Amino acid sequence: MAYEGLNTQRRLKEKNWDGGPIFECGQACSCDMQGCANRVTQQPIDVAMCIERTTKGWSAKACVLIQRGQFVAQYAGELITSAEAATRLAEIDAAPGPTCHALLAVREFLPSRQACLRLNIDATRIGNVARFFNHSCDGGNLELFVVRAHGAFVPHIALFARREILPGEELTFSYGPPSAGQTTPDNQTGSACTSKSARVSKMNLPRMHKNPQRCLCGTSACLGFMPNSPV
Ligand SMILES: C[S@@+](CC[C@H](N)C(=O)[O-])C[C@H]1O[C@@H](n2cnc3c(N)ncnc32)[C@H](O)[C@@H]1O
Repeated sequence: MAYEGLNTQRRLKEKNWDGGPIFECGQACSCDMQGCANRVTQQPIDVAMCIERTTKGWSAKACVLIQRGQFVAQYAGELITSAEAATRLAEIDAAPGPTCHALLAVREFLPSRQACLRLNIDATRIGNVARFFNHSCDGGNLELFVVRAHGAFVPHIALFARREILPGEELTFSYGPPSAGQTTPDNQTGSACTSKSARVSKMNLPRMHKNPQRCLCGTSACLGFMPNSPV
């Protein structure tokens, strides 16, 4: 019998997302990848996108209409420890000139505000099209979810459309609040972390990053600096 997961696309269509994780079928289920409707984020990317040069470096744009609630892409990259993330950011800080990296730190908090998970995914050298999704202070048009596939030891990160996205629109999401910086455990997962009520926070620049980076999202909500830059 397939694992009973949540219907993510319906949740998003109903604007009923709460930062909680998505549960999908996985290797511990008897269903198969092609036939199971509860493996949305494990399917290949099915949205045509193009990559263009902008003031923010490279940016990804939709080439087709994307429906609200539609799965767009996993955030693929190297899964690294927080210590390795700190080392890599220190190297970026030390490098001369403008810096650009794609290290995403995602944290999950229980309703008690206790942190239960931290994932560091570095797409700077190895990744997929999601590494071209830039930050937008207004929340962007994509929403990030932690996905737990039944039987998988490590969750993965998936991005869905928060609203209908027109062809030509840049694909963006919020990298996190500008000053988030709580200390969280490194890959410390426990049974409580699988709670459906856990909440996600994310940031592209973990707190050890020293150089403030100007935000060029250009929205009316722009805060001037990228999330977690120590301004
Ligand atoms: C995940 S990558 C996105 C793709 C990136 N633009 C590139 O050329 O590879 C994150 C990096 O893009 C840049 N970036 C993303 N959003 C930005 C924004 N709103 N303003 C300025 N730079 C941004 C920053 O250099 C950040 O470290």
